[in-house]
Amino acid sequence: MSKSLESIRYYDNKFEVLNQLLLPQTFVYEDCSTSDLGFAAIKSMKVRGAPAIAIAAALSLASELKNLNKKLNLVDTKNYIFSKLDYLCESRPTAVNLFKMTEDMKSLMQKELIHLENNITGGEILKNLFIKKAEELLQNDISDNMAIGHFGAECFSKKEKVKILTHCNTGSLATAGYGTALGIIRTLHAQKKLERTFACETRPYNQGARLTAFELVYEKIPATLISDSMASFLMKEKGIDGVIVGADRVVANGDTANKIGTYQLAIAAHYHNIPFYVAAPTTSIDCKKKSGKEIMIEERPKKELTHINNMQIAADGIDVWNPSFDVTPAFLISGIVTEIGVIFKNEIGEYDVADFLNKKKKATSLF
Ligand SMILES: CSC[C@@H](O)[C@@H](O)C(=O)COP(=O)(O)O
Repeated sequence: MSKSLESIRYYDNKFEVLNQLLLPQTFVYEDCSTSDLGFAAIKSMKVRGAPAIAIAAALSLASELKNLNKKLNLVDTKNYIFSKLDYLCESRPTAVNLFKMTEDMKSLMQKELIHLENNITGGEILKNLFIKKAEELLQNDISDNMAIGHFGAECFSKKEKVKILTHCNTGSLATAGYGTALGIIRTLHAQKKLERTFACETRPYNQGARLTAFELVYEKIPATLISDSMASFLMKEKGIDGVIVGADRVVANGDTANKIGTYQLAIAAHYHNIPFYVAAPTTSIDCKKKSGKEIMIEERPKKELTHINNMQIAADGIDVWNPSFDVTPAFLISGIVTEIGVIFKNEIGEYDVADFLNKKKKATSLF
């Protein structure tokens, strides 16, 4: 298998992101070694995709801490890390991974604070702990994605060859590597079960045409690009076996926020009786929210819709609505593929995501 693309590169004292705004024409890594650079890269979508956003935020702060030329005491270190994390959380609101990473880091720091109270090097220890945990996120995300690939491919075990439709970009570029929905497609291809994948261009930001198409060509995976408006006709004409998408936030009842356009694909899949899977690491699950109604949907600048590559394509003066995500109701979802297994509906036809996670928690010592 060829080495997959890297959206994130982390060295000893340096952190870089691949500027995805310039893809596919230009392949350039840019320095992201401070929380200010991390914030800007996430907000402008140089780095994007729910898992990659959280990892980029954590590693930009880790690099900043590594390069800090002053030693802070314990409380000042904790305050520094907390305020930078809060700041990074202001960058984009919908993907829960960033908020969960922040919460996990804060609770870890808070716990350590008690043990380190009387330690004169406590500040350094706390700082190094944050750096270590941020570095672990990279490795964990790759192994989670490979497990998602395995469980997702199993959903198609009864089929000899499959044609899969996907949306947005959920591959190496949206994660630490391998990808979620695209990871399943990658696994199916490795198992020689993939006949072809179809990728929606994903207007208005074109993650499908610019990024997924780029990854699929790079990996030599048989693939065809379609415009979003072709999806229903494709389902009718081409015998699609499954739709697999990623997630920015899966809530307790299974409702799922993902890239705008996902909801209409789920409706069309339901109409054509095609299984519709969401691939999401548990870092994208938010059981604090009961239903999709509680999810905040990011609205992006008008210009993403009216312009392509700085060239105006819409009439001057037109009003624009540009929500970046939509919410697919759980009843349209056939299964939520995580790194610890696939979540299906219970006996009464509803999702209970929290119950699934609790049972897994009890059955394993994974988390
Ligand atoms: C593994 S990435 C999952 C989702 O984050 C992805 O499907 C998506 O919606 C990305 O949106 P983006 O606006 O490009 O960050």
